[in-house]
Amino acid sequence: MPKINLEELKERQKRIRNFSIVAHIDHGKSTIADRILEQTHTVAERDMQAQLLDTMDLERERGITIKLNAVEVHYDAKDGQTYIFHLIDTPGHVDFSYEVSRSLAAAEGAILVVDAAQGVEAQTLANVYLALDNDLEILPVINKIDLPAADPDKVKKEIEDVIGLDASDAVLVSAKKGIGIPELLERIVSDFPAPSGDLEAPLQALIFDSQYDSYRGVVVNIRVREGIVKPGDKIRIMNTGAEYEVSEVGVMSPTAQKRDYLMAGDVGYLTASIKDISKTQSGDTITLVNNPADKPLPGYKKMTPMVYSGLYPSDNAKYGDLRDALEKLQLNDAALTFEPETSQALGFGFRVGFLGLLHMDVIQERLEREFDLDLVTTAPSVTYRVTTHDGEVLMIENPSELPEAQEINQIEEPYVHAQIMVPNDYVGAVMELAQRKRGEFDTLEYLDENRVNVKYYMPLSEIIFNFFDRLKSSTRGYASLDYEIDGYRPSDLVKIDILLNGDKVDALSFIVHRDFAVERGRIITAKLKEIIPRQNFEIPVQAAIGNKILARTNIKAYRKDVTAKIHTGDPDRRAKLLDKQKRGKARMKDVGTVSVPQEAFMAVLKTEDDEKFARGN
Ligand SMILES: Nc1nc2c(ncn2[C@@H]2O[C@H](COP(=O)(O)OP(=O)(O)OP(=O)(O)O)[C@@H](O)[C@H]2O)c(=O)[nH]1
Repeated sequence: MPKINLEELKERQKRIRNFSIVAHIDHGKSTIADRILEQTHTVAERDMQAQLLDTMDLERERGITIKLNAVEVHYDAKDGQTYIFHLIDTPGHVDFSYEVSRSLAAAEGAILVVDAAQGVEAQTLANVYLALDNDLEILPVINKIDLPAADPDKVKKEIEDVIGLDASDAVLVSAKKGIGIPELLERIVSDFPAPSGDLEAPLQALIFDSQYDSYRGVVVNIRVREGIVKPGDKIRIMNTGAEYEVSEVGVMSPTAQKRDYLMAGDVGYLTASIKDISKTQSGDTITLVNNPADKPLPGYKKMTPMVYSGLYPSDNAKYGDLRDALEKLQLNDAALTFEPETSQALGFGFRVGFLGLLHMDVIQERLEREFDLDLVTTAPSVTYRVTTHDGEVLMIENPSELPEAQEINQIEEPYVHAQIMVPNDYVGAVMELAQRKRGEFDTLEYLDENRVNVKYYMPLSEIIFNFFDRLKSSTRGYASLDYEIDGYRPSDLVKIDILLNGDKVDALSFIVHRDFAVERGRIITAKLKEIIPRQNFEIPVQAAIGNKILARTNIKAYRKDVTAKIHTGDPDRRAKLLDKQKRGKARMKDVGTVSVPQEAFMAVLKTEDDEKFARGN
C-alpha cells in the first residue's frame, strides 16, 4: 500500500466531477452516456456496444434502463488537466423514480436531457424536481438536434417557461451523430462543482446500491462523503452495526478496476466478505470502527410499494428457492418488499409489493430467468384502507382478505394527482379517458400555444391498470404522464369472488367500484371460460358479491379424449400433442378439481378490450 499524500489527494479531489443524467424516457440518456464513454476512450471502440451501461439482459432487450450504474471516466480537458468523472446513469420510467433519487444523492450535478423534437415531458419535470431536492447543479442539454422536427429554440423557451431554468446556453447535442459531445465534456468540467468533503474527517460513505456476488460476497456501491477507505480497514455499517474488514475497493470503468483507496468525492465499490445481504441496505452509512463518524448520513426515504401481487412457485417444493431469490433481488432493489402468504388455491407463496406494473413485470421476469423459477402470479392490487364497525383500521393488500361486507364501515382507496402533458388536439381524448377511469378534473394549463398540462385526481387502481397504454394509444403516443400519491379517499368498493365448480378461488378475488361490478363480473366469467381448458366434466364459473351471483357461465365437458381421434399409426403426432399438453401443464395449478392456467389469474387485467366492447365504444 503506497503512502497516501494528502496534498496530492486534495488536488485530485478538485478534478472530480460526479453527475447523473436525467431525462424523460427515450430522450437519449443512455446514448449520451455511450458517447461520453467513447470520446473519453473509457472503452475501446471495438468493445463499444450500444447502451453499454444497461448491463442487465432485460434492459438491453427492452431498451430501457432499470438499475442505476456508476462509471468512472477520465477526461483530458482543454486546460491540460485530466478530470475524473463519475457518471451515474438513471432510469427514466415513472416506476423507477426511486432509483433516480438514489443516484442523485451520490452526485453534485445533473445533465438534464430534453429531446429537441419532443420538448419538456412529464418526467422531465419530475426528474428536475428530484435534482433540485438534492441541491444539484443542473446543466440543460438539448439532444437529437439532427432530427428534421428538431426545434431547439422552442425547447429552450419551454425549459425556461415550464421549468424555470435558464436555458440560453443549453448544450445542443446529437448523441446519435456525436455532435456537441466535446462541448458537453467541457461544460461538465466548468459547470459542475468539485465535491467537497474532508479527507481527514472520520469516514462517511453512503451505500447507494449493492449486488450479491457468489465469490466475493456483497459488492457495495458507495459514494464517499468524508474521509478515506482502503483494503484492510475495519468498517462498521452504522444503522445495522455490522462490522467487517475491507478486502477490496475500486471503481467501475466500465468493468471493475481495483484501487488502493477511495476518498471523499469518489464513487466506487467495496467488498468485505459480506455474506448477509440484509446488513448493507441502500441508504445506510459506512464508517471506520477505529475512528467512527458521530452520525450517519441522511438515508433515503423508504419507498412504499404501490401494487401488491401474490407470487407462488408452480412447484410447491420450490418455495424456499423463491424466498432466496426474492432476498437476493431485494438487496439491490430496496423498493421490493415481500412477506409469506398462503392461498387455499395456490399453496405457499409470497405477497410481493412493487412500485408499479413495469416494476412487477421486471421482477417476475428476473425471477424466472435469473433464478430459473416457474411462477404463478395473481392479479395486482393496491392497498385498501378498511375501517370496521368496531373502529379497527386494516390495510388490505390482498383482496381475498377483505372483511365481510357487514363488518365494514368504510373502504378507502389510494388516489393520485396525475399530470398529463399533451398536444391540444388530444385534450378531448385524454379527458374522456380520465373521466371513464373515475378521474376528477383539477386544472388545465397551457405549456405553449399548442400543448397543455391537464391535471386530474384519480384512483391509483385505475391508473396502474393499463391507463398509460390507453393514454398512449388514444393520443398516438404524444401524451406523457407523471403522478404522485395524494392520500386515501372513501369509495364505494365491493369484492367480487370467483367460484369454479362451486368452490370459491381465493386467488381470483378482486375489488372494484360498485358501478362496474356487474359488468366486470360478466367479462371475467366470459374470459375465464375462454382461458380454462375443458375438462371431462362441466365446470360452472360464477362471479359473486357475498352470496349474490352476478354472472354465471359453464365450461362444457369434453366429449372424448383429445388424442383418441389421432390415428395410432402416427405416434409422432400423438407424442407431440401430449408433449404440448404437458408443457402447458407446467403453468397449471390444480384448484380443487379444476386445472387453472397461469393466465387465468391475470384475467382481471386483460379485460380492457372487452370493456370497450361492452360499452360499445
Ligand atoms: N435521431 C436521434 N436519435 C437519437 C439521438 N440520441 C438517441 N436517439 C435515439 O433515441 C432512442 C432512445 O435513446 P436512449 O439513449 O435509449 O434513451 P434513454 O433516455 O436512455 O431511455 P431509457 O434508458 O429507456 O430511459 C434510441 O432509439 C436512440 O437511438 C439523437 O441524437 N438523434
